[in-house]
Order: sequence, then C-alpha cells, then structure tokens
Amino acid sequence: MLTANVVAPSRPLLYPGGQLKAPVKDVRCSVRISTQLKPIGLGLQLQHGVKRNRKQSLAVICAAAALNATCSASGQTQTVTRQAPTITQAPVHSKEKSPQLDDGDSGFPPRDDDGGGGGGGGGGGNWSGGFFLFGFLALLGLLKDRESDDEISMSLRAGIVGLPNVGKSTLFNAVVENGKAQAANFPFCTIEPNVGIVAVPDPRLHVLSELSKSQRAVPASIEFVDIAGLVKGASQGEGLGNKFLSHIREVDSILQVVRCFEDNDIVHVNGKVDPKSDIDVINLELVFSDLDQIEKRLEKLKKGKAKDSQSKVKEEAEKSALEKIREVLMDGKPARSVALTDFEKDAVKHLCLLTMKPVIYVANVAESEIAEPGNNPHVNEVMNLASELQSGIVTISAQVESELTELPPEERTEYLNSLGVSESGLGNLIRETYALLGLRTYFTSGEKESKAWTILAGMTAPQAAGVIHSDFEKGFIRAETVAYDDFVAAGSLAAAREKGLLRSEGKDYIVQEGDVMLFRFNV
Ligand SMILES: Nc1ncnc2c1ncn2[C@@H]1O[C@H](COP(=O)(O)OP(=O)(O)OP(=O)(O)O)[C@@H](O)[C@H]1O
Ligand SMILES: [Mg+2]
Repeated sequence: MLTANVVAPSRPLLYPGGQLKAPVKDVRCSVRISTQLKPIGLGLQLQHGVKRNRKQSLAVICAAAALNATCSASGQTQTVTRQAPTITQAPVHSKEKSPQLDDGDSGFPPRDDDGGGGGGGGGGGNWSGGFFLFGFLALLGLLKDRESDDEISMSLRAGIVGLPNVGKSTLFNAVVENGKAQAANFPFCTIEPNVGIVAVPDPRLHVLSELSKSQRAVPASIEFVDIAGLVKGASQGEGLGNKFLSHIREVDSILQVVRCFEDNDIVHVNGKVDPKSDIDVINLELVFSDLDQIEKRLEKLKKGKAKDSQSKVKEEAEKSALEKIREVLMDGKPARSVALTDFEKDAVKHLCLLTMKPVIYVANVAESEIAEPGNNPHVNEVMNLASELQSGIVTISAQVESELTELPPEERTEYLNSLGVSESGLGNLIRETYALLGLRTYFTSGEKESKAWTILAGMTAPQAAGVIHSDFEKGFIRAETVAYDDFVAAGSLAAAREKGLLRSEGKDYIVQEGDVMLFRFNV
C-alpha cells in the first residue's frame, strides 16, 4: 500500500509512511493505493508509436486551458514506456510551427496521429461505423478493436524541468521504471528530451476488472518528458539556450525538480543548494521567454489584420489579455496568476505561454530524509514558494526511486522499510500530475477489458464518448451510467440495472469522476 506524500499548495504536508504531521484540511491524493497496477499493452505501444484518435486528441487537447499542442516541430526524441524493455528512437515528423514561436525546434513527435483508434474499453481501433449498433461495447465486445492490444488511454505531457544536475533524469528513469535516460553527475547530461509513457495508478480499475472478470485492465496514462537543464540566461541563449525552452512549451504541465539534498559530491551549477534561488532562476527564464513572445505578438496585433468583426473581437481580447499578463510578468510573477475570462484564455492559448502551465515542484531529498522530509528546511522553503506561486509540491527522493526500480519487487519493501517508509512516492507523483492537469477518469468495464478513460472536467457524455471514438460522439444517443461506488455495491452492471442504479443520461450530462459508462449510439 502507498501512502501519500503529496500536498496541494497552502496545505500542510502529509509525510510518507502515512503520519500526518499537521492538521490537514484538504489534502489531495491522501488515499491509500496499491502500486501493483501494471499497465497492459504499454510495451507494444512503444513499437507502434502513440496512436490516438484525432478526435480524441482534439476533444481533449483543444479544450484544455493549459493545453497547447500545436507547437510541434522536428528533431529527435527518445521514447520509452513503463515496462518496455528498451528505449526506442521514436520517428519524428515535421509539423508546422505556430507562427508566433521562434525559439528553436521542439524535438517532439506530433501529438495526434492521423486516424488510429481510441481502442480498448469501448473498443475503438480503426473501426468505421455505418451500421446501427446498440449496446455496451465493452461488455459485449462487439466493436472491432484492431489495435486495442497496443493502445492505452490518451495521455498528456508533463515536462520534467529544472537546473542542470538536480536529478531530472534520475526521476524520469524511476517514473518510467525502466527508463534509460542517461543520469550522471555532470551538468547538461541530457540534451535531447526523453519521453516515457506511464500508467496512472488507479485501484478502482482493478476492482472493476475483478467484478467484470475482465481479461485485462487498461489504465489511463501520462507522458513524462525529461528535458535538458536550464540555466540563468537560457532565454538569451545561455547554457543549452532557447531550444530547450521550446521543449517546455510543448508540455501540458511542468514538474520542476528542485534540489533539496546536500551532497558535496554532486555538482550544483550555482555552487550551493538553494531552492529559492533555483526556483527564481527557472521562473525568471520562463518569464523572460514569455515576455519575449508577448512583445512580438503585441507588435503583430498592432497591425490589426482581423478580417471580420468576430476576429476583431478575438484580437481585442487577446491584446487586452496579453497586456494584463505582461504587467504581471514584469513583476516576475507567472501568467497563470492573472485572472482571465475563458474567452481571453482561449485567445492567448496559441502562444503556449510557459508560465501559464500548471507547475508541481518536486522537492528532491536525500535517501535519509524521505521518512521525515519536513525536517529538511529546504523542503519547507519549497512548500512556501509553491504556495505563493499557486503550485503543487511533491517530496520524493529521485535517487531512492531510481534505485528501487533496480531491485527485484520482493526486495523493494525491505529497502523502503529500512528507510522508514512503507511505499514509494511515485504513484502520488503520477496521480498528482494527473490531477494538476484537471483531468477526470471514467471507466468502461466488461469481460473483454476494463479501461480507464481520460477526460477533462466538465466534459459532456457525447464528448466523453468521443474520446473512445469520434463516431461515438457523432452518433451519440444516450449513455447508461452508474457511479463507481454503486457499481461496486451492486457487484455488476446487470445487478446495478436491476436495482435501478443504472441511469440513462442524455447529451447534456456532465460525466462525473469514476462513472462507469455504456454508450448507445447510431452511426
Ligand atoms: N535525491 C538524490 N540524492 C542524491 N543524489 C541524487 C539524488 N537525485 C539525483 N542524484 C544524483 O544527481 C546526479 C545528477 O542526476 P541527473 O543526471 O538525473 O540530473 P539531471 O537534472 O537530469 O541533469 P542534466 O540537466 O545534466 O541532464 C546523479 O549523479 C544522480 O545520481
Ligand atoms: Mg538529465
């Protein structure tokens, strides 16, 4: 079992080992979870590349406030999935860059492949409809599921950033379990980004899978990207320069690794462990880069090229939003601290502003500190800063997590116990990242498979259906829905129906966290 060591900003810390050291009002991820979740089909995913239904990508990516997926370019990216045996060089296709972005190649593969299916749960694959189909696709397994073995639920990107040599690649290797990113005691060890796909641990999926006697359980996932270290002046080309800021532009959320461990043998680029200074350096570079983008954009907007009144309104909204953001950036604060209307947010989305992205600070502590990280003053400093900067914080020892992955499973508990904790903190890191992205999970569950699907908070039933396959959204008739707890209490979908717990929901239904769903559609 895993106990949480994750806190939301402004909230007290829940330490590993489950001992609460301070009164907690609202601690996210404080549930105990099993880390035995093993992603199924992830290894195969690697060889085939990330297949996503275009609709699925669009539905989820475009709608997200912090998600800006349009800035892909070319380069080389290393991709590895949790459980995959080796790192594979993923083919990288060129993609048109956003005209506003000029800070170097990003090096990421495009986010949404053509065609391809949503797969799993309700099926998906490359299914093309054309006939009338009623039914619970997961349960009945009626849908053609060409690629479901090598697909997982869609994932969003979390970028691991920080100063050089603070433990980013070490953390990446631990998170993706078998990651082979080079991690070594010298700055700028990482140059090209490493990408890994990681399952989101969710004990509910196992319960559903057991109840439905599913042949397999397919978890939701997140992509983690290990990015090269940033130094002071990066926005002006220092260190590895601008190119690496564009790698950050590509991700949906930022995990900023902050060195909190003292070790004279490990080089610190600024000579001493100083989380405040480290966080300031990174933030300032991101702020400078955003200011640069904004100035260029405002110059363009001055020319006022909008053709119709609608575009004019949008340009005006963008201009006013950018001016508000610029003011805040000038004070060294992040763009996400500006209160914008949804319309304004939408108008500036295309700029992929770095400081608009949600951030989790990952306080990287020494092996000896994981049982009581609160005793480390550096950790407390990071907590305070995270709170000021409207960000989350996770305390972890990248070194321990990385070493754990080298041990056979039976020896891991013993090692953790010797350090005074009962479980690894990675599950929390992964789930906190998921939560940070404002994501929700719904399930499909049947004999063939139980599957967790990722949606954004507030999505309607047809939009959620569209994550499985665009045809489900187009031909949506209604959804039969049962809350997770009700499904478990009833023991099966059939029993839930008999007890009247299965609801019939229409097009306006907002899918709730943990809903178990069955879509009826007509194409
Ligand atoms: N919690 C920790 N305790 C002690 N040593 C650590 C810890 N985390 C990482 N290290 C060590 O720090 C060194 C740098 O790690 P790593 O290569 O992961 O850093 P990085 O941030 O990826 O660096 P770069 O920016 O150069 O790519 C490695 O020797 C690693 O073993
Ligand atoms: Mg590295």
